[in-house]
Amino acid sequence: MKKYPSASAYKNSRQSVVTIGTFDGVHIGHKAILKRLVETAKKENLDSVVLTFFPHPRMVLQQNVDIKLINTIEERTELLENTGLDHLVIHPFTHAFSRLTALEYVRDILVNSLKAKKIIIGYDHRFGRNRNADIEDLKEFGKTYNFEVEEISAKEIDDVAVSSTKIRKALNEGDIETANNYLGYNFMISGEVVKGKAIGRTINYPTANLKLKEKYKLVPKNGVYIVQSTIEGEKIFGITSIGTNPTVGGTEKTIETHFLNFNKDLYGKEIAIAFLKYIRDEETFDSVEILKQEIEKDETFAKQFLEGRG
Ligand SMILES: Cc1cc2nc3c(=O)[nH]c(=O)nc-3n(C[C@H](O)[C@H](O)[C@H](O)COP(=O)(O)O)c2cc1C
Ligand SMILES: Nc1ncnc2c1ncn2[C@@H]1O[C@H](COP(=O)(O)OP(=O)(O)O)[C@@H](O)[C@H]1O
Repeated sequence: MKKYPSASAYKNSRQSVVTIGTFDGVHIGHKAILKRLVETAKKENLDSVVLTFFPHPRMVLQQNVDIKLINTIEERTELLENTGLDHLVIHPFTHAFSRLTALEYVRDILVNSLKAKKIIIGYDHRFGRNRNADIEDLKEFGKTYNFEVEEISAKEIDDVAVSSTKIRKALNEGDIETANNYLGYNFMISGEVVKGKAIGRTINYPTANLKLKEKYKLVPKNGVYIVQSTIEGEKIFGITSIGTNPTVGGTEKTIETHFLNFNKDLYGKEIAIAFLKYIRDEETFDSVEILKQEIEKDETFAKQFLEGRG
């Protein structure tokens, strides 16, 4: 697993305003907080710092937990860096780190390493060993260590009505439109194109089979979707099937995309597909011939949808 430098490696010359969180998805609710962070930093002549953790705390603390995340750490990094912040600190979440007391964490990480002058944080944020300190404790520490705490209230969070949990639920139900609206961008997955059973080309629907890099990446519910990709700088569209391919006796889950009006070798290439729309559930058809007819219908549907978008 990729290693990131710890917070102590960051030596800010200036004092900072810090916000802390997992930020899975970097959705429109997160963006509102990040905008506030960046604006506060400018106004108060501070550096803006986001402190996030990797791996996800639940992956470390609960063994064998089957957690799926909206973003890989690479995606999360890119999304966060695009918000205009000064420093992104991806602190390694280890057992040792989880055992720091609230005082040690505040003193060593927030104050000494990140030079926090202000901390912008949700009303329900908890921290320190066993998560036993809360925002009131943080305000008390602020008196000792001379930083201010700016609380994001329950009402402010409720008004946005977006959460990573809601987005994961929408993706698990195939509700791409809701997920994309909450994210503020199109949900995507990426990976290397690998060999499949080579049946696709025999029915005139070759499909690029994606191998995910991270087992923690959330994959939308099994079914057929309209997707968009960029290959060698060119924007192309496709129809993606997620599932076990029961019609051809498959048992393993695959993610395969037939790109429209495209005919190139993709084996070994890294590609990303962004999900635009759900078409239908995966089905077991009586023959490969019927499967082919159904895929033709999916293709027609996708083309009409894409034309309709202009
Ligand atoms: C748009 C699309 C829809 C598909 N829908 C189904 C389906 O409903 N049921 C199914 O068993 N397989 C479905 N497939 C998967 C095909 O079974 C699979 O692409 C074919 O077996 C080729 O596999 P290969 O890449 O291993 O050669 C679909 C594939 C595409 C591209
Ligand atoms: N329009 C296209 N969409 C997807 N893959 C294509 C397309 N045209 C050519 N290919 C190539 O064909 C391969 C898929 O062919 P297929 O017969 O389904 O084999 P496999 O079972 O190995 O995926 C892709 O990995 C890619 O290299």
